Formats: sequence, structure tokens, C-alpha cells
Amino acid sequence: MTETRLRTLTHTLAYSLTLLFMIALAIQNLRYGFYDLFYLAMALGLGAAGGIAYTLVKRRRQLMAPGHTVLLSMMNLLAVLAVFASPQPDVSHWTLALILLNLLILPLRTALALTLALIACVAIWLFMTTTATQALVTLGGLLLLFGAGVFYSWHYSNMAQSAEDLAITDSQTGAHNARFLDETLQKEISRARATGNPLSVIQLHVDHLDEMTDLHGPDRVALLMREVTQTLFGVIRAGDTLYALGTGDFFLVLPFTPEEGVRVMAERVRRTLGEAEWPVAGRLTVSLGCTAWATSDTTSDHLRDRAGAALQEAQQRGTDRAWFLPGHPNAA
Ligand SMILES: Nc1nc2c(ncn2[C@@H]2O[C@H](COP(=O)(O)OP(=O)(O)OP(=O)(O)O)[C@@H](O)[C@H]2O)c(=O)[nH]1
Repeated sequence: MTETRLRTLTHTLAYSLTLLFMIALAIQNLRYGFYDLFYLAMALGLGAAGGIAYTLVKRRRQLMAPGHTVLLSMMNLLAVLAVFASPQPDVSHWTLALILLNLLILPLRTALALTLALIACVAIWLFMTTTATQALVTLGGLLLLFGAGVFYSWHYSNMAQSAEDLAITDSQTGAHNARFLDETLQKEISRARATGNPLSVIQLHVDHLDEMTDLHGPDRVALLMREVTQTLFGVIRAGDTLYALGTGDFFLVLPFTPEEGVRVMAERVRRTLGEAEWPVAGRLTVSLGCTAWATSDTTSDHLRDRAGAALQEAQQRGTDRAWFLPGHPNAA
């Protein structure tokens, strides 16, 4: 199940349960003649129904649905009004549903802020209207639920983050994977087109890889590639991204970097890798193909193909060098 689907399901379930809870509260208060509370429960029920509708409308963009924050802020406010409007202390259990809703639906920080504000209001009201012991018991229950909700929410966002990291990371080297390269490069091209900022790329190949594999075996070469990746991470600056395309093949996306910059960068990478002492191979050399974005480059393939052609040129000219191929600014 995709994350968006899971969120849509969780949100719909949470709002639906709240709706049922509020209908039950509304009926109970109507029977006892507490009309203020009846109307407040109805308003909260309407809020929950609105939440279901909003969740379904936004089902494809659940991660970018700011309406939940607005809706839940209003519902929390209504719950506080219900608590302060009530003649009975046990109305504090109205907030149970809101605590769960906040933590299941909102981003963790927003949920924490809103829920703590809600619990603080209820605590003030409890200490004003009941004995200290009863207030502490009720508060203890609310905090227990709060703790469980925070744990779930934190655990869930951690799991989602690690799943996302796994999907875009090359397990052998720890660099980003090739699938993520096209996505990022396309975004960077759109950004360069919109802002006019320069963008460059480098394709890098470790020279004589086949001989190295024959000599040391694939496992030790894989270990070496991990070391190369770590060294490359140390050379690039924040905002640059590194991708592993296959054993010995890497790609660098360098935003805000013009032609002169990518030449400096390629030479720096070549020298850094060439001068290092490596655990498996002792010494190694690399060939680099560089290019800079031109207005005719509309897709990631344009830049990847040109960087690949520049790399071939560097290899044909004897390896251990960088080669730059310019784009064609006026081409269609
Ligand atoms: N993307 C990227 N470009 C780099 C990096 N290092 C150098 N460059 C490019 O090469 C140019 C010259 O870099 P340097 O020789 O370090 O000179 P600098 O004046 O210290 O460069 P700045 O970092 O821009 O202050 C920079 O302006 C960048 O365009 C890097 O790590 N990443």
C-alpha cells in the first residue's frame, strides 16, 4: 500500500470514528437537555464529516493538505469551549477523540503543539472545577493517550522516512540510485529554466575497472567503490548530489555551477581520487565527462547523453582526465 493510500485510510477512519463519537455525545446531551453541549457535539461532528470530505477530495495529495491543520485547530477550539461550557467534570473525555485525531492526522510538530495546548486548557479547567486527585487521575488518562499517540506518530514518520531513503539509495555504495537521478535532474533543469541559474553535471568512471575486478574480485572492488563514494561525498558541497549508476560509474549533479565551475570541480575530483591511497587498489585513476545545461536541454536525457559522450571522449584520449562538452544554446 502506498503512503498516500495509507494516510487516506487512516484519516478517513479517524474522522469517521470521531463522527460516531460526536453523534453519540450529541444524542446523550439532547436526552439530558444540555442543549449547549448538544450543539457543540453537533458542530464537532460536522467538523469530522468535513474532515472525511476533505480527505477524499485530497486523496492523491494527502501529504500536502494544509486544510487538516485549519479544520483540527477549529475542532480543538470547539472541544475547549465544550469543556468550559459543561457543568460536569467528565466532559473532559471529549478531548480524547481530539488528541487521537491531532496525532493521527497532523504532522508531528503541529500535532504536538495543538494537543499540548488542548491538554493545558483541560488541566486548568480540571483544577478549577474538581478536586486535585480527580484532576490528576483524569489528566493522567489524557497524558497516557497522548504518549501512546506521540509514540505511534513518531514511529510512523521514522518508518516512512527510512522507506523513502531506501527507495532512493544505492545499497552498495550509499550514494543515491540511478532511478532518483532522472527525477532530480529533471527538477534541476526546470529550476535552471525558470531562474536562469547555471547547472552542470559530471559523469565519472573509475578507469581499468575490469582489470581491477579480475585482480581483486568483485567483493573487494565493491568495498573500494564504497570508499570512493565516501571520498566523493567529502569533495562536493551542500546542494550537490551524488549518484551511483553501476559499479565504478558515478554521476554528480551540481546546481548553481557554470562551465568554469564544473571544470574546476572535475579537476579537483580527478586529483583527489588520483592522489589518495586506496585500501584495495593502492592507486586508481578516473575519467570524467562534464557538461553544463544549455537552453536546448529540456530533459534529463539531454544532459546525461552529453555527459556520457564527454566521458567517452576523456576515455578515448587516454583516461585519467576530464573532458567538457558544451551544449547548444540556440538549438530547438
Ligand atoms: N557545485 C560545486 N562547484 C564547485 C565546488 N568547488 C568549486 N566549485 C566551482 O568552482 C568554482 C571555483 O571554485 P574554487 O576554486 O574553490 O574558488 P572559490 O572562489 O573558493 O569558489 P566559491 O566556493 O564559489 O567561493 C566555484 O565558483 C564553483 O562554481 C563544489 O564543491 N561544488
